[in-house]
Amino acid sequence: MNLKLKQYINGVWVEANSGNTRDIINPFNQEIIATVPEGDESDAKAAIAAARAAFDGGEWSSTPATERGAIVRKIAELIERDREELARLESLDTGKTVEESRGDMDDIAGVFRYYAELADKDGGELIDSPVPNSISRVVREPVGVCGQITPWNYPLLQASWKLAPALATGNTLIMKPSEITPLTTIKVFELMEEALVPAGVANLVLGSGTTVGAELSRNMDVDLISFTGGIVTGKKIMQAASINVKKLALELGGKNPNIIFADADFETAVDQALNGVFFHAGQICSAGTRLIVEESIHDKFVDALVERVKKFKLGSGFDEDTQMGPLISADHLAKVEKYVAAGVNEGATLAVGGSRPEDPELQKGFFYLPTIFTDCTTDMSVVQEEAFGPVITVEKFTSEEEAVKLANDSIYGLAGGVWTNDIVKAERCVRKMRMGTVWINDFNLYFPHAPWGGFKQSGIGRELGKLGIEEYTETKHIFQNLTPEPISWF
Ligand SMILES: NC(=O)c1ccc[n+]([C@@H]2O[C@H](COP(=O)([O-])OP(=O)(O)OC[C@H]3O[C@@H](n4cnc5c(N)ncnc54)[C@H](O)[C@@H]3O)[C@@H](O)[C@H]2O)c1
Ligand SMILES: C[N+](C)(C)CC=O
Repeated sequence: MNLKLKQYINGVWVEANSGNTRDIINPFNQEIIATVPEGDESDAKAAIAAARAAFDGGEWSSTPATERGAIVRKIAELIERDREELARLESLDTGKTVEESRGDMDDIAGVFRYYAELADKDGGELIDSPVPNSISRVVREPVGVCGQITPWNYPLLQASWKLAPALATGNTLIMKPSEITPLTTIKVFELMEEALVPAGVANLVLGSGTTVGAELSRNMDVDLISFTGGIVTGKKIMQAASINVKKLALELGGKNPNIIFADADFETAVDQALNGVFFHAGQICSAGTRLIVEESIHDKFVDALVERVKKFKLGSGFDEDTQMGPLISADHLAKVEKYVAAGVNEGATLAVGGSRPEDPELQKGFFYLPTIFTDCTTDMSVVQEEAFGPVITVEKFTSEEEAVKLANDSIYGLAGGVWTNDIVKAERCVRKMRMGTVWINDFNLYFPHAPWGGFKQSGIGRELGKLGIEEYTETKHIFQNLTPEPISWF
């Protein structure tokens, strides 16, 4: 299989201006699965010009919100129709299990449906004006031309959180998916064309971050940049976006604590602690990689984790019994290896894993064994830095205050969890935890209705929920004097 795919600019499927291409690799066996155009600054500029003209033409932003909502709903229906094809494509591209990709596709269709419903629900607000004989109202209008940049771990899911609200509110956009996982995003642009999104409204440019992404971030004709990815890139984008004071939405990394109290249901906490990290081989922004375990159950808890981890089945995402697929790339595998080596050097104890698997069947893929470090302290880089791989660090605590203090000891503030049967204690903890999402007796759950985003250096703004659509609007106050007359001051 070697799909030949294109970019989508101003309603036309095109090659890159330069004629350059990039091979897309299956991380399970390094086979080429697709060849796509490798766009650069000139392709990005063409797409920005198309999006600018489409926005300034006013046709899309003045289309009744109900009609825009109907188009967004149609996209959801088409995703549901092509669910299996999309799920298989996502698994080929990322290595995640097909079962997981099917779940992603359901979530993605749900996001388009959610924003389709919200499209015509904000009719503005009437203010009780303090000025006699006047009308004061607040309306929300689209921001304009939106640059959207996504990562490789949840390629289409992260794209859907940006595409659906931007379209529903009448913006025009240029999407740049990760250069290593563009396949499902390309496919959804085909579906958006089928759903009759007008030419120029939604544009797709493929290519690297330093060319296409940087152009979107600094271009004066882009009004908003919405980025999901790593903290280092996020800071560069923030700097570039200052050139014309673009609206900015940043969904960055996490180093997420998961606090386990001794009174939690033991088996459930073990099971969910594993799920909270090793799903998609730990390549999840909200993975609960920092386990913070009450001292009285620490040893028993670690033993239970290790026993289960040793039985994990690594393999192809297309095999039904596979629990964990490969990492995304050779570069990323090297990064995880470096991170684990740093943990060993800093004095953490390797309880399990810590290397590539020896299974001959896995040698062509970018596999890494599920890994658990114990004897960890917050000053270690393994506890502070995002590995974005299948690695858990375990810290101990003896009091509730200490647990919360450890949990908050991070530059990140994306997500965190608390496991206990004492609901009052749980409430006390989560109110003190400095994170955008906190779970009590759960982990890694998200749905379209609730906002998602980070405190501290995990980001700016929110996706999903009502806040996720507000990101794509400007607020305008309209004041009308019903009995104008001279003021006679001058
Ligand atoms: N907060 C969230 O919801 C969330 C969700 C998914 C992933 N993430 C984070 O994403 C990261 C992993 O993804 P990644 O490795 O693809 O991140 P990354 O920052 O390397 O790349 C993300 C995107 O940015 C582009 N990019 C790179 N350099 C750029 C530049 N100078 N200007 C503009 N764009 C540029 C890339 O091409 C890619 O499309 C992790 O840190 C993870 O936590 C966060
Ligand atoms: C936001 N989420 C959890 C879907 C993917 C994070 O990497």
